[in-house]
Amino acid sequence: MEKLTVNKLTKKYGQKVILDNLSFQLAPAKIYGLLGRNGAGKSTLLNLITNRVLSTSGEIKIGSHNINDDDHELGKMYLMSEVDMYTKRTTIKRMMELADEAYEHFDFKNAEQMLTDFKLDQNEIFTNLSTGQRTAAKLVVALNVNADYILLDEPVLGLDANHRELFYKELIKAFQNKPRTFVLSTHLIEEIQQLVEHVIIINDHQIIEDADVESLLKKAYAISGPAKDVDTYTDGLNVLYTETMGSIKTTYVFDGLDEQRVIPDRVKIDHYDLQHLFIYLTNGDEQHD
Ligand SMILES: Nc1ncnc2c1ncn2[C@@H]1O[C@H](COP(=O)(O)OP(=O)(O)OP(=O)(O)O)[C@@H](O)[C@H]1O
Repeated sequence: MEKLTVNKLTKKYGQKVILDNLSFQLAPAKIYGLLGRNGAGKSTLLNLITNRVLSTSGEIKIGSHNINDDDHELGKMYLMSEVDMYTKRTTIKRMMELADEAYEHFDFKNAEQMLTDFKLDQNEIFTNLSTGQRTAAKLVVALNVNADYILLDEPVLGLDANHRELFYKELIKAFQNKPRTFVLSTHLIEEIQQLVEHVIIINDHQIIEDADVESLLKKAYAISGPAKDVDTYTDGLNVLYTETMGSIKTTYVFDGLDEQRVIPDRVKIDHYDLQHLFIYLTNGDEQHD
């Protein structure tokens, strides 16, 4: 497997800039989270990577090969998207056969087990399924298709809590059995925090974070205590958000804390999670006191 490189990628619809000069890489055998608020351009990006939508400028390569109209390179990627492209006669069985015809070596055995677990019958017609069942059927295809890069756009859309758990377990199993790169574009950040190794966050048409989750969370500190002490301690640090309850202030910092910084007695330091980091990074001025 080779790296996928996105270089200076821009997408405009008419005069409207959707994605502005994005550059990043996807490494082999890694699970990524692609995060962004509604309308940030996540689906557009996944469609661009898989050549379903044409870019305005920039390039996408796997190794040294440009993916543009190169069926061999495009065959290394699979996109499970929100858009359903199946006809009114397509059964789940046929969906799996189509994936096998396009990518070869589809894992029918594991797919059948997953169908049983999701309580789906492979003779059912895809368009007759409920929203959650459609997602489950698409996941059965996506997790058993033979591709190096598996891009999952809204992979838990409509899934109930039990089936989301099942999907997360199946994803880990699929990854362990055959390490490949998965990209999950989802709003359920809390649920994927443990699952994804690296996140790419899009905001205001650009990438604002492209980093391992561990390294991001290392800088996510909630510092609370008497307002004056908290302000003294956090002076000069990158503050994302503050809240005050009575005399207690909590300041959410996204920064390294150097050891020279003396912690006042009544100040408490905790970490906060990826979902909150995402909210504070992408909220603009909406939540600031
Ligand atoms: N074919 C199109 N023509 C014009 N604008 C489009 C088209 N497709 C998408 N857009 C616009 O591009 C922007 C990004 O849409 P996109 O679906 O990529 O966002 P998203 O991050 O996936 O959002 P969500 O989380 O709500 O699914 C939106 O403003 C959308 O209106």
